[in-house]
Amino acid sequence: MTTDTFPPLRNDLILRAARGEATERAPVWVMRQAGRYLPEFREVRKDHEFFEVCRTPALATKITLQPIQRYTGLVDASIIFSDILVIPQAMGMEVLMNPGPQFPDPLVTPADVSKLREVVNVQKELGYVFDAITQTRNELKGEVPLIGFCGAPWTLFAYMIEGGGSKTLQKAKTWLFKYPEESKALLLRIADVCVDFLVGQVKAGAQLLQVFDSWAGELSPHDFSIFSYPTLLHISTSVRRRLAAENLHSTPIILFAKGANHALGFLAKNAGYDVLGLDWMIDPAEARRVVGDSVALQGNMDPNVLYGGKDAIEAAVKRMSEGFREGKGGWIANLGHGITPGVDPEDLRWFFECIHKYSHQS
Ligand SMILES: Cc1c2[nH]c(c1CCC(=O)O)Cc1[nH]c(c(CCC(=O)O)c1C)Cc1[nH]c(c(CCC(=O)O)c1C)Cc1[nH]c(c(C)c1CCC(=O)O)C2
Repeated sequence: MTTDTFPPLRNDLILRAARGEATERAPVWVMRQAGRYLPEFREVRKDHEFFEVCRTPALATKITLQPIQRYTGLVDASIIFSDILVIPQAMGMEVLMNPGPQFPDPLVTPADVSKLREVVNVQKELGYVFDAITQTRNELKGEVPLIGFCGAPWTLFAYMIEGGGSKTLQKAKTWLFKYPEESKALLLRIADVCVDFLVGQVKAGAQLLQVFDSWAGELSPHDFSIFSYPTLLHISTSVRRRLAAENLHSTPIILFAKGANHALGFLAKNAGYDVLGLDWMIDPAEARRVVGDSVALQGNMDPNVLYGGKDAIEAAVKRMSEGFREGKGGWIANLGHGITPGVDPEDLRWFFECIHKYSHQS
């Protein structure tokens, strides 16, 4: 084990829950917790483009810390401010954000893969994320752990081919079904970059990792097992092997495969992740029954409950807490997807307070 030089950690609740311990209360954070619902975030964004913020460690650090400062003592993890689309950029693609992601030159046919960098030097291309992580770890002063992340290969592949968001993923699916071998090869190429990127984030100071497969639910169970699952397994095994080989702490890894609840039992047994993130389409107690006590669970309140007012939030948190506490195993409280821009920050505060109140282990 390496001993690092960062300030000592004062709140390890999320690390214990991720390792499967039933904690005295559930640790809580929310996806996109540093985002547009915060006036202090919008203030920084007035003067800086989205990817400029990602590429400037001082700005990324400042924004990562915003929810930690606003909700001191209520939130149990920070997540580095960045985006899943920095990997396509590192592979040589141009990505704009206006206001959603847009690729001026997406991959149209497999011949376009030759436009990607053959060898991706992650340190060179994404060293700014590593610098932001190191700076954030220092400025957190051990208050809460710092989460690093990447997009899953299938979700990134879909963006690289669609050229942005899409309702049907028709272009990405054309690739899967017309060029399955070329698709698998590209998916594995992306996965290798993910591995380097995640290992680099741990070296830089990330204490937990999350892989976002936001579009997993667009695939049938069969296609998920053919096109996404092998890359997710490749990432978990390779990251763990590399961390062990380099004598680094074995960091818990969270997989958020949105919409792939059909695969929960299989993923719990086989995918090699410590925590499975859940969207809100599955009942907490049912999810716990399906996975047994082999993994911790994270989630899963519908983010739109935050628009329902304090009573609705309290009732949903109480119900969710009872569900997750039915079985054994760790639980990290979160939303079932990212918080959206219209939420009143005081309603998020209330969500955190309700988690503190209702998630106690009896
Ligand atoms: C699919 C995806 C993306 N990015 C991400 C995903 C996976 C999670 C998910 O499914 O939501 C992940 C992401 N994006 C961002 C983070 C930072 C950490 C966090 O607070 O969670 C993380 C973890 C910042 C961001 N990434 C983005 C913003 C808002 C952009 C802005 O400031 O104008 C933030 C705070 C932009 C972004 N980035 C992306 C989209 C589709 C958009 C635009 C639409 C939207 O805002 O939801 C791609």
